Amino acid sequence: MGEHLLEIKNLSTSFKIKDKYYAAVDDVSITVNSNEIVAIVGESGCGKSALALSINRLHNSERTKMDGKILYKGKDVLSLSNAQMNKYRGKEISMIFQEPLTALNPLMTIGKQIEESLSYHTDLSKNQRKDRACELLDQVGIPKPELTYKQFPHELSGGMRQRAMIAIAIACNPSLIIADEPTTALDVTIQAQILDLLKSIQEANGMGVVLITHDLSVVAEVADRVVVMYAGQVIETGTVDEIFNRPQHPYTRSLLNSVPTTTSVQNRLHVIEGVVPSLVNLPRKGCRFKGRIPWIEDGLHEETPELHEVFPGHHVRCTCYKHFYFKNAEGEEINHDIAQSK
Ligand SMILES: Nc1ncnc2c1ncn2[C@@H]1O[C@H](COP(=O)(O)OP(=O)(O)OP(=O)(O)O)[C@@H](O)[C@H]1O
Repeated sequence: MGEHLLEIKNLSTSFKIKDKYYAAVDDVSITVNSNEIVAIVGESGCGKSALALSINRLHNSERTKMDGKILYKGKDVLSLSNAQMNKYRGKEISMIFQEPLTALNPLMTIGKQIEESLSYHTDLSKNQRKDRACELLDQVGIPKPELTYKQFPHELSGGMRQRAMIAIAIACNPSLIIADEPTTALDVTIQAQILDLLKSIQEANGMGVVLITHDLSVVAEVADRVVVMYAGQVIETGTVDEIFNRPQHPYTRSLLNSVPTTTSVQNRLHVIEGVVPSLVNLPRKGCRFKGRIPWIEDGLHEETPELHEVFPGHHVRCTCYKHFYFKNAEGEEINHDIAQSK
């Protein structure tokens, strides 16, 4: 198999809290190919953003330690100097953030913000940069590119701002886009439009996309592969079809059962009790999900949970998945799986 566009190998990203380092991303290995959307999913606090920011080395280096490898086109971005890294950001690897109003500069017009990246990474003349900026605004579906070119972020609607941010992200034809909750701040119809736009640009340019989201409907709509994270670790990974039709890990099954469907709304949604532990309190030994499924006996978890290939290309951490069942409020076993009850 050829080289991956992005290959993250045993990455740990640790933050300094009161003079000690705690891993928010713990020994994570994933790959992303060109022309592929890989979704990273999980509840709030499971390490998705910490992972996304690691790829572009956007963490505060004085309070963050990164171990492992982040190979982009075969080159380890962790070994690059800051100057070399600046050449990568925007040119090779771009980011799209959740809230464009905070990610965009409020004092600069949209046109100037697109041109900033073009003047840093290309030799285009002033006029060429303006033409390219308007062309990009047109490409992302902004109806009057020349007008928006001169507007400030606050003059645009949320959806238009997100389109402008996508225009900035793709200005220099990057091979990899990291989109961190790109539609979370938008209302549902606009969300769908932005996802369609992202998917069509990804297909047209053959880019790889890392899509960070907690929203499984977003994943089902656009992703090719899914990486489920829990408490800093990858706990399940596979194609979208595999994860949605044959979820194995109790956490993935619980996440899928938390999504409203016509049948689940009638039968009450399944709720995962508890929360992702805080970074300082994260159990570092054994199955990290154990505390949230206390009805599964201790002995059924692995002491050092590994990722097991359960179907070709479909991996699950810890053997507890073989023994897991849902239970109702009375403690009785129930078959609650949406996937299984289809
Ligand atoms: N700079 C930081 N310093 C210390 N702890 C941090 C830092 N950034 C994140 N954390 C902690 O690391 C853990 C993972 O956070 P992260 O933001 O990656 O989660 P997430 O899955 O992206 O959640 P969300 O969907 O809410 O953004 C959390 O416990 C968080 O509090």
